[in-house]
Amino acid sequence: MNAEETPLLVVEKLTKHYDTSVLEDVSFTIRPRTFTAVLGPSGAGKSTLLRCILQLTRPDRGRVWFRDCELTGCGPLELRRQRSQIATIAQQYDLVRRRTALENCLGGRLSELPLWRCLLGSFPQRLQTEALEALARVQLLDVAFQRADRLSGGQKQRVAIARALTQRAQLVLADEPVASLDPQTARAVLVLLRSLCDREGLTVVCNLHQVEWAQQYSDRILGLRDGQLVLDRPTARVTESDLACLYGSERASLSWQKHSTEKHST
Ligand SMILES: Nc1ncnc2c1ncn2[C@@H]1O[C@H](COP(=O)(O)OP(=O)(O)OP(=O)(O)O)[C@@H](O)[C@H]1O
Repeated sequence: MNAEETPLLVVEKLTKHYDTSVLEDVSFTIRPRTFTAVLGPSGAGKSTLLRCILQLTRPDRGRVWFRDCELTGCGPLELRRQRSQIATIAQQYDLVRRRTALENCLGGRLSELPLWRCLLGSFPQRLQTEALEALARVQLLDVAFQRADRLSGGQKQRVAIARALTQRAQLVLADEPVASLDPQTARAVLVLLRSLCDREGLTVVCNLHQVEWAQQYSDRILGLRDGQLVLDRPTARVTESDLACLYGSERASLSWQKHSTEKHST
């Protein structure tokens, strides 16, 4: 088995209950350099899944491995070290609003700096250069010194992607990263994530509500319904009846049909 075939992430029988069952025996593996879309109706457990992978929410049962480390068995220090290789992108722009785009990117490397540098916001020149390069890669060099709260939604999400690059993350967990964006900007963000996956070897797991975009940009689709994994298939092999089963209606499949010839278009 070569390195490409070794899973980057393994999720085994992940289970989480609140008042009711939110995740039930969810198992899958994620290979490097792939873009996986997680689909499912509202409340299906998609966000909980990402939080359980990161151990921000502790699952009741099941195990998660990132590379060769079992995250579910990690203490706080090791978990922090492993999380430094995993970037997150949230729907509601999880940037520090009063910090510049550049400082937000540098935030992705705080874990490797001594406390005094973190407190003073004093970053070594080499890190600043890396962060500026990351901003250039997402075409945001011109706003590097602008505060995050003065950026548009699309720019904020591209800063979050630049932060992932600065962080040198291997895995990006994105929770509906385009839900707050207009369709054109949303596409631009997904195109960017897709291209980073293809060109820079990032691995992306992305919760989405738009099935047609999942088809266009992902290699593989996981479908959650009522906390259960009811679909796990290469995107090209997902059928209308899979989607009707996932959503319990024909609505998603109509949209799927309409976009079936546009895969990966920019
Ligand atoms: N901290 C919590 N305490 C209690 N219930 C919770 C908690 N977090 C999530 N839930 C419940 O778990 C279920 C799944 O929520 P989750 O946010 O994971 O779904 P989702 O698929 O991401 O939904 P959406 O697409 O609307 O964002 C929901 O019924 C939600 O109310």
